[in-house]
Amino acid sequence: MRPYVFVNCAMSADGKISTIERRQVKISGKDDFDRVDRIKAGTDGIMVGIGTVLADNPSLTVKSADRKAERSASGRDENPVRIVVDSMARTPADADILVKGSGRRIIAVSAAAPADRVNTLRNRAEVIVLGERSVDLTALMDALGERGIGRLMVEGGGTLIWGLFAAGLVDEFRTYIGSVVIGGSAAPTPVDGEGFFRESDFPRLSLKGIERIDDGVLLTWSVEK
Ligand SMILES: NC(=O)c1ccc[n+]([C@@H]2O[C@H](COP(=O)([O-])OP(=O)(O)OC[C@H]3O[C@@H](n4cnc5c(N)ncnc54)[C@H](O)[C@@H]3O)[C@@H](O)[C@H]2O)c1
Ligand SMILES: Nc1nc(=O)c(N)c(NC[C@H](O)[C@H](O)[C@H](O)COP(=O)(O)O)[nH]1
Repeated sequence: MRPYVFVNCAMSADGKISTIERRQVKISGKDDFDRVDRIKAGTDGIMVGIGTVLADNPSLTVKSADRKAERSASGRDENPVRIVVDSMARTPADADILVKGSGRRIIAVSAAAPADRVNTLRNRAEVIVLGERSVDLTALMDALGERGIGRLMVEGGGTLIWGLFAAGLVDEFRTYIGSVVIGGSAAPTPVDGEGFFRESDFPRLSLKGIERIDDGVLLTWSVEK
């Protein structure tokens, strides 16, 4: 069975998730980062695209000692399984996601990924090859389900989130809107990629929650199937 997939991302008041140079910016405040840590601690897996690894070098670890202890006490790893979608196996061998914290890592690559880079990554993570030139996200979800991942959090970026929406794989979409303006017509947004052309293809959402956090607002949408 495929995991329940929820996307969580933070955008500026003008709908950007980073600067035009793809430089990471703090959009969330302290309470929102704590919320992110709480939901991360409650998931089986957490996924990002290679663009996010190269831009932000996230570790995707659970930060709170209490939450890590709680996970360990229930027989789980301190961190959810960390997953990178990386068609050409560009994840650096010293990326924080590979070297920081304990727990499993999965790197999903395509058949076009150079063998030497794939072999290097195999020393640090489970590498799954799916798709010809880009990763087949539907097959990846099936593979994650087979590995026992029931709840999957996706942190971005916009290209990966687009791919997931385009494949009809998103169940829930959570956007935190922070009190900052970033601007730039080419700055990344929560959903980038090619975009949908026909209105009939737009994923339809249903608003499930509105919450004020820090000086911004969290919107929780479910995706109608
Ligand atoms: N504010 C936030 O919440 C937040 C969260 C994460 C990332 N970001 C920002 O997002 C930016 C990075 O986003 P991005 O769009 O460049 O990269 P991304 O993280 O979305 O990764 C995209 C990559 O995923 C891989 N991929 C493989 N198969 C795919 C498929 N079928 N569909 C889609 N992608 C596939 C490709 O190699 C592609 O280049 C950075 O600037 C980062 O700071 C912001
Ligand atoms: N929720 C959220 N608010 C933000 O303001 C912001 N810039 C991100 N960005 C996501 C980023 O790509 C990383 O996922 C996190 O920063 C976690 O990374 P760490 O585990 O702390 O290394 N996410």
